[in-house]
Amino acid sequence: QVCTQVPYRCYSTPGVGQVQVDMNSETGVATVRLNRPPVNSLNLDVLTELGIALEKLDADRTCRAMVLASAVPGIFSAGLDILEMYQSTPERCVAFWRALQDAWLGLYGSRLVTMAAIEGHSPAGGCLLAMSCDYRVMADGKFQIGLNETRLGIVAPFWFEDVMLNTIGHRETEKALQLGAMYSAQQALSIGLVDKVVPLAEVMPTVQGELKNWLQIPDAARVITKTSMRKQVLDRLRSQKEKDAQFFADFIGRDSVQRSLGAYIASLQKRKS
Ligand SMILES: CCCCCCCC/C=C/C=C/CC(=O)SCCNC(=O)CCNC(=O)[C@H](O)C(C)(C)COP(=O)(O)OP(=O)(O)OC[C@H]1O[C@@H](n2cnc3c(N)ncnc32)[C@H](O)[C@@H]1OP(=O)(O)O
Repeated sequence: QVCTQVPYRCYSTPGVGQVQVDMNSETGVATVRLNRPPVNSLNLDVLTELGIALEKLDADRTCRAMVLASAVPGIFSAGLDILEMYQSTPERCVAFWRALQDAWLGLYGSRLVTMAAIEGHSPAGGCLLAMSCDYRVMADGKFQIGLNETRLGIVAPFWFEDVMLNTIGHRETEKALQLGAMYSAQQALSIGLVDKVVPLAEVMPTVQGELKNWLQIPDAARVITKTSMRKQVLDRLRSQKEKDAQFFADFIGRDSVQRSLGAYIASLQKRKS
């Protein structure tokens, strides 16, 4: 049970918020759990909530680290909500994309130590969130992670690509993005997409153990180093946010892209029958 006793502080109402934040003020570690069953797909509301939660944690001087996780068993996040991109309006698409940009800028640019506890599938936008953390621990077994956009007939935006480049290097990114590759945890470990693979029950304890190492480093020195490593990629988006949002809305509105998304949604539904 979360948030029931001191020193925990909740930023969201348990069982209500789609982004649940439990702040342990004794350790300075916040746990942020995505909570949008069935698959934590990221719609406008969730992305807005996530962006606000990240902003609040960054401003909270008692907070030194954040664990990004899921409240939904078997899923980290299924990525962007495809229904936000299918038969939507240009205005909604722009608002949706701005919320994604802001949440990502908050996460990738966070001063906190950020760790992803990947206890389930993590395609596309889910993989972006995980890659944007400082460290990733993934559950072994049937779960998959990767940027699969091309399989939907869409293209990973330049900043998704930049984050992947910074994580696994040019050659692996080129293959991963063209093929829309999805990796098992062991495959992801072998290319450096995740840092550690452990049995499901050990993901959280492993994250907590790793956090101890990171929190031994003085914050100021670590933050200056992190900022220096990530600034170029962050600035590339910051300098063209509106152009990027407009480009997304135009691209997603194309007939050919809408046909591909429609076919992909149908294939997801067909898998179940
Ligand atoms: C030239 C440069 C141009 C650049 C311009 C920009 C281009 C645009 C960029 C867009 C970038 C997008 C990034 C994304 O994140 S796209 C989303 C990609 N996500 C996926 O492909 C995941 C699809 N889902 C799955 O593979 C599975 O659902 C899985 C996550 C493995 C979980 O499987 P399972 O547990 O078996 O659950 P179900 O498949 O039964 O799903 C349950 C219901 O949820 C619906 N669902 C699943 N994923 C999504 C999603 N991402 N969005 C919305 N809805 C989703 C699924 O259809 C089921 O619905 P229902 O119960 O009604 O049938």
